[in-house]
Amino acid sequence: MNALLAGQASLPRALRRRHAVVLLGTGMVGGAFLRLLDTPAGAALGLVGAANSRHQQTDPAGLAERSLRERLAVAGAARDDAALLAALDADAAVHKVIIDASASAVLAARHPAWLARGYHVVTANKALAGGDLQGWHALQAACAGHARYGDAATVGAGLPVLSTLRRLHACGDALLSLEGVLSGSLSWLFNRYDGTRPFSALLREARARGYTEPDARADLSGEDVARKLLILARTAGFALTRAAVQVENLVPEVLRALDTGQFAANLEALDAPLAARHAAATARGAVLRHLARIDRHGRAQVGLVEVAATHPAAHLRGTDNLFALKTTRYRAQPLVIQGPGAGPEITAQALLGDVLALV
Ligand SMILES: NC(=O)C1=CN([C@@H]2O[C@H](COP(=O)(O)OP(=O)(O)OC[C@H]3O[C@@H](n4cnc5c(N)ncnc54)[C@H](OP(=O)(O)O)[C@@H]3O)[C@@H](O)[C@H]2O)C=CC1
Ligand SMILES: N[C@@H](CC=O)C(=O)O
Repeated sequence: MNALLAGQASLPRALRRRHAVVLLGTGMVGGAFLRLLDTPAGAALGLVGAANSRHQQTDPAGLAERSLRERLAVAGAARDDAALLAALDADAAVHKVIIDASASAVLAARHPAWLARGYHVVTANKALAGGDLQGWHALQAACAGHARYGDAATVGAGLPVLSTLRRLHACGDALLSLEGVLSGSLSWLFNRYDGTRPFSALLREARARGYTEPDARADLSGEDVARKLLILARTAGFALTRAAVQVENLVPEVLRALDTGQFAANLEALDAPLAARHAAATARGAVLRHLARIDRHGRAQVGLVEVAATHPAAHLRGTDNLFALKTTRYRAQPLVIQGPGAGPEITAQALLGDVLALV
């Protein structure tokens, strides 16, 4: 192996493999990313390490196994970032990339240090950019160096919304308001929920499809949407904090303190309150949609809203997200971005796209 690596290092830059990759998280999104590596688009990437929360693998033969994800679930070396970074260091690829497909705030807090050491970071994990402002500023400082931060998967699961906001911001086109549906799982749930099937049954299906967060309370509490709204607002130049966002929590008190397993076993506690909200909306000729809003003063809200059948959010399908941006130059008519906003495959594709965009 060392001879092989040394051989590659001695090749001219143009002939060297371009991307060496470490994957953190082999769940719904990480698993889909591993499958993408077996496609022609993923073939340019060399996986040199992979980890879940307990185990990791850096041995090339093990990494090549199709059952890598299943094997890591039961076996592997103990988790140790240093060994994963060493595997990246040992590779002669042009770009050394850490992909964070976890929801771990502990891992997210390490992104600035990894960037400062020259590793590119590509992430589906919103915990840093959507966390406290101090973390956001640390990230911006680390991004001023050579290493790049790929965050397309963090909002809209890869829809071109952050890239659009960045272009507008760079052109001096200020955000006046943003309104939309920022959660793929809540979009799917409320697009489907017509009172005939219990909400809890739909929620179980949404988790099985890979739309929800690892703990679906992160979606239902509005916190995952709040993180996305913070990322959008900060990208548009607002120094917004979580405390400034009004967030409606749809998780009944009785479910809030349970551990993840107990929560999953007691989802039926969601049914009666949401059935009542649905019946009240229907009686008024409206539908329920989960909306997020921010105005030019940075006033921000997230929650479940009754909208008329004519509202654009009433026409969404599947996991559609909707972003209606009003800016100084898109003022009369908003700039609208719409499309599927959750799911392992599209999210993994957003990660791959960010890796391949490294030049
Ligand atoms: N699902 C979607 O549609 C989208 C998801 N995302 C984001 O993608 C991320 C992953 O979501 P999803 O795949 O659904 O979640 P899963 O729960 O299915 O997977 C999370 C993975 O992260 C691993 N993990 C946790 N902590 C660590 C750690 N310290 N080191 C290495 N791995 C760790 C878990 O390990 P273990 O298996 O041991 O628990 C698991 O393999 C989340 O941040 C989510 O917000 C973003 C856009 C869309
Ligand atoms: N749980 C999230 C997944 C993507 O970030 C959502 O429902 O939108």
